[in-house]
Amino acid sequence: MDNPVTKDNLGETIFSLSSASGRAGVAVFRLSGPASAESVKHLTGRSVPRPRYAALRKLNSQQGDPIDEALTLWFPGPASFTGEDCVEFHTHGSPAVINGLSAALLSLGLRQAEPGEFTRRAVQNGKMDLTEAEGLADLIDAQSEGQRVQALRQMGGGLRDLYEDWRERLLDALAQIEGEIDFPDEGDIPDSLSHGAYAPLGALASEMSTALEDMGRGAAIRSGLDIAIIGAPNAGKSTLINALARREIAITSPEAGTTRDVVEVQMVIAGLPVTLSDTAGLRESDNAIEAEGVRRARQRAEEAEITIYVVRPGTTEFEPFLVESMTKTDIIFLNISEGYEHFDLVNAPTSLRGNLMEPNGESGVHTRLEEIVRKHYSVGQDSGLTRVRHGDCVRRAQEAILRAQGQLGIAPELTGDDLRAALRALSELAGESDIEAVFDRIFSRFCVGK
Ligand SMILES: Nc1nc2c(ncn2[C@@H]2O[C@H](COP(=O)(O)OP(=O)(O)OP(=O)(O)O)[C@@H](O)[C@H]2O)c(=O)[nH]1
Ligand SMILES: [K+]
Ligand SMILES: [Mg+2]
Repeated sequence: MDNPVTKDNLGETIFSLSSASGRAGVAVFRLSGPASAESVKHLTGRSVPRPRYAALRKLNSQQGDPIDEALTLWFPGPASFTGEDCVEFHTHGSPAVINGLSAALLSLGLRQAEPGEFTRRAVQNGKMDLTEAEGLADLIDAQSEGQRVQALRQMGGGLRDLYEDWRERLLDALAQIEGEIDFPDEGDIPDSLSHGAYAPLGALASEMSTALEDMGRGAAIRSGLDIAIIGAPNAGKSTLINALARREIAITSPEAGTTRDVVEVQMVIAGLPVTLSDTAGLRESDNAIEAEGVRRARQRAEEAEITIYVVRPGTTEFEPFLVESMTKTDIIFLNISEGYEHFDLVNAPTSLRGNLMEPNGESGVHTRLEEIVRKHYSVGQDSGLTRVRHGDCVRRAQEAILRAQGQLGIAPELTGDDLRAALRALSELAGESDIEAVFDRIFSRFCVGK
């Protein structure tokens, strides 16, 4: 970013086209900053309308050339989205009007907003915390129902409620421990004070563990699930992906080793976007290209949230190691051809059966995928942590709490320092510590105008 907003240039008045660019019925411009009301006066020749009421006003350039007629809204700070004085102009959505108004605002000395700058100001002015701003960014990016619901919850303060509760309890523990520091000579009272903090700190640390363990769910909902199809050559992996996607995205043939590159398709399963990947058949190969394909196949399976192991009795040897590395969200699909109706896997978890040569032979796999997504990746069960950043902060808070717990009654000063470190980590989660680098990274991914 050329011109990142810092506390020093918060005073600048910014503007942006907040609706999508291009020809449209209506275009929405937003202004934020101290010169907002002044800009209305310049453009309309009149003072601002009544706060939060729409008024139809003619807009003219400084040279007096008409630009458009626009619904004009005035949101005086601090009761506005950014906390500053804000204005909205709803103009006609033609490129000529958009360019004309942009030029007029620039000539008044306003600056084009950076991506996410309105929201950044809202956070810096205490209108929302950073996790709520992230929820808002996720909502703008949401493509599926699951993502929308999760984003709305985070935007509504779901994660804030969680860490505020943690913070209160940390402050209670800190108060107990500081009692010990303040009254070191009063017999065994201080001792009982700090020991009283032992169990609450343990409970906090374990809640944080649970939230961290659950984080994969929230992150998967946010970014979509990866599902990998793997198995021996000719097991029917490509046939399966084509059936699930209902189109011919991968080449199938009787030749073992047909698929080499990873072939991906995007789908929505039970309301969640997923990326389904077909991979090379697993076998030892002297061919360098095929061997690379096999390496990529294994890597995909390792990274995937769900792995589907396709086994076709009668074709190639079944790799028992696959089953050993199975997780509870993996699926074994037995692709049963004629003559193998009674085949079953020994020492393997229950598997699904089907015949991919028959119509809807893949339907069992589809149903099972829906069940897994609903059971393990539905919104509402997740901890509220959806980003690596959240995990980092909570992990640091938890480590500091465990250190503090270990020193209770031994070194009260150190305990206090660790609890304060835990509080700082939670403040960072909230975005209160205002670390420019973190802000730059998060807000640069916003769209312009938000
Ligand atoms: N008889 C029979 N043929 C099948 C079945 N499933 C797939 N085939 C056929 O077996 C061949 C191999 O299927 P593919 O889907 O290419 O197998 P693959 O696992 O992708 O194979 P590679 O990419 O080579 O690892 C194709 O000719 C399919 O039409 C089945 O259930 N029964
Ligand atoms: K094949
Ligand atoms: Mg294949």
